[in-house]
Amino acid sequence: MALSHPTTGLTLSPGSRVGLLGGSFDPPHAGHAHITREALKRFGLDRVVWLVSPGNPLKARGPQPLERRMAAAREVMDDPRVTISDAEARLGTQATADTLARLAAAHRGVRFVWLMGADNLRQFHRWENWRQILATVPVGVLARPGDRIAAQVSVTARAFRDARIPEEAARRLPFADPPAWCFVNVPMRAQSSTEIRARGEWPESTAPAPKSS
Ligand SMILES: Nc1ncnc2c1ncn2[C@@H]1O[C@H](COP(=O)(O)OP(=O)(O)OP(=O)(O)O)[C@@H](O)[C@H]1O
Ligand SMILES: O=C(O)c1ccc[n+]([C@@H]2O[C@H](COP(=O)([O-])O)[C@@H](O)[C@H]2O)c1
Repeated sequence: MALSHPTTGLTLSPGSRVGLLGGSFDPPHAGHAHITREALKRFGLDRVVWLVSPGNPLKARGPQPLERRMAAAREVMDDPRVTISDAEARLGTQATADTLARLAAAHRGVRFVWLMGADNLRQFHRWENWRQILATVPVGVLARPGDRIAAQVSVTARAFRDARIPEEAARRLPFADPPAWCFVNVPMRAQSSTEIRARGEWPESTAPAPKSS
C-alpha cells in the first residue's frame, strides 16, 4: 500500500496527473465541487487535491479555523478522486509559488496542474512570484460568471499569450512543459463563499489575516 508523504500528508503516484485547487473554502460550496468534476474531465486528471489555505495572502481578514473548513469541505466533496488537504499548513507555506515549489520537490514525477476560477486569472499578476508559478506548473482556468471575458484579456493572459493551449486540446495540459495554461468554458455556476456568508449561512470571520512565514 502506498504511504503518505511525511511532510505533505499526501499519497500521490509518480506519473499521475494531479490538479491542485487552492482556496479559502470559507465556506466550501457546490461551485467548488462543480469545477473539480469539470477539471477532472476536461484536463483528463487522475486526482484533484483541495489545498485548504491557511489564508489568502491578498485578503484583509483571515478565514474560519482550518479544521472547520476541512470538515465542511469533506461534506461538500465526497469523491474518491478528490483529497481534502491541509498541506499548506503542514508545510508552513501561504504563497502559492512557495507551496508549488515544496510540493514539486516532495512529489517528484507527479504531473501537477494548478487549477483556479477565472476571477483568479484576472488578478493573477498581483500574486507573489506569479511568473514563477507559471514557470513551475501548467495552469488550468475554469470559467466563472462575471469573469469569463475579463480573465482572457487580463495582464497574465496577454503576457503569456503564446503559452495558451487551445480549449480543444485541454487534455494535453498535464503533459505540457510550463509555461502553459488553458481556459475551459465549462457550464458556469454562480455560487460564491462571499454570497453564502452574506446570507448568514456561514459566519464571517473576525480573525486577522494570517502572517506569511
Ligand atoms: N462558482 C465558481 N465558479 C468557478 N470557480 C470558482 C467558483 N467558486 C470558486 N471558484 C474558484 O475556486 C477557488 C477557491 O475559491 P474560494 O475558496 O475563494 O471561493 P470563493 O467563492 O471565490 O470565495 P470568496 O467569495 O470568499 O472569494 C478559486 O480559484 C475560485 O476562483
Ligand atoms: O500566492 C499568492 O500571492 C496568492 C494570492 C492570492 C491567492 N492565492 C491562492 O489562490 C487560491 C485561491 O484563493 P481564494 O482566497 O480566492 O480561495 C488559494 O490557494 C490562495 O492561497 C495565492
